[in-house]
Amino acid sequence: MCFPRICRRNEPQNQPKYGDLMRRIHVIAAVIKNSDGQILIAKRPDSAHQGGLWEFPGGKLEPNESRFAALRRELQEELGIEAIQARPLIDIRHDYPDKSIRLDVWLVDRFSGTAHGAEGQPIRWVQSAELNQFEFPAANRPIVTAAQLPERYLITPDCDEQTLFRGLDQVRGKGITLIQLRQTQLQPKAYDALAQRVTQRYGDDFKWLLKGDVQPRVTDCGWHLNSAQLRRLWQQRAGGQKAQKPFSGLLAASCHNAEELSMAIALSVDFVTLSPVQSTASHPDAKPLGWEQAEQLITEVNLPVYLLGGLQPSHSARAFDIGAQGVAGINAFWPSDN
Ligand SMILES: Nc1nc2c([nH]c(=O)n2[C@@H]2O[C@H](COP(=O)(O)OP(=O)(O)OP(=O)(O)O)[C@@H](O)[C@H]2O)c(=O)[nH]1
Ligand SMILES: [Mg+2]
Repeated sequence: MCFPRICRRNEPQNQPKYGDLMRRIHVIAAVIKNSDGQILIAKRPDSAHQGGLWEFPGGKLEPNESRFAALRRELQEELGIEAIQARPLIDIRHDYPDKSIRLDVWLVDRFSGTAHGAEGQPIRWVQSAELNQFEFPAANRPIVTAAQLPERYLITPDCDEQTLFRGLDQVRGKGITLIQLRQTQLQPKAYDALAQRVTQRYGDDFKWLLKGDVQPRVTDCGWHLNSAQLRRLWQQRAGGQKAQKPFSGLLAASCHNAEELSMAIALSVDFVTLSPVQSTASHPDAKPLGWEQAEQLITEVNLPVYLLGGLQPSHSARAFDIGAQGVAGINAFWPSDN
């Protein structure tokens, strides 16, 4: 049997972080993945809080209960399964008008038993892309995104096209599914033409995010904003405080501090990179955040966060422990012999 790592966050964890008047209720919830990659969702009873909506199974932590013990108990009670392997996926804080919750969501990828609605609730196994067709409580938007995103985000190094294709051929089918096409040496026209060729060749293998001053002209690609573009769009947004997403596809932003993270939230981006966590050869003058500050910043945002800067795949476990979606990088994932 595999036990999860102990998380570094200090217990007890029901302490409100934002000075709430209402006590923040600590809820453990599970994104359960089966061997076909499907995810389990359940319908909340009509009479419950947020009744009639779909949810990720789980419930409130009991006094003095560890997070993993609570996860196991809830999955046993609600679905009749035993969680065998789990790790933190995303940790969010949400204020409903009538209650404040901390939704501490874990990814369960090994379990025993056959899940059934042990409390009479309807359950369904769905593909991650289908999650958007179901209605969840308002707090769940970042959870759905986190469930759909992988734990690694590859950023391509500047290189010629032949080298790029050779590297992509090598990482294909090896756990990389999300890629930012970064080619800083190319002018916009040449970059767009390359993006067309790359997506034609690898469209089904990877989800692409493109860089640029304007939203991608290549269909089905996401848009990754650098911090200057993030600021510009934030300044241009109409309607003051109201969140307005400036692009309907997958939208990401590069953030380096609390201010940029708050702009990303205001623009309703889907995920962010936070950098540099450690010193990195690609940005030698940037002062690293360090792990503690990265953790503090992640705790304040309800978004999937990829940590970036001087990291390796082996940093994933530490990234999960501080609430990150995973690790992003150029050198971390690009084949070294390419
Ligand atoms: N389990 C779960 N709760 C969620 C989700 N999203 C969300 O806002 N919540 C809220 O988190 C709280 C969790 O409550 P729960 O009703 O599952 O708690 P529980 O299993 O311990 O049941 P209980 O109400 O009988 O004590 C509710 O206020 C619920 O509205 C979700 O995806 N899963
Ligand atoms: Mg429950």
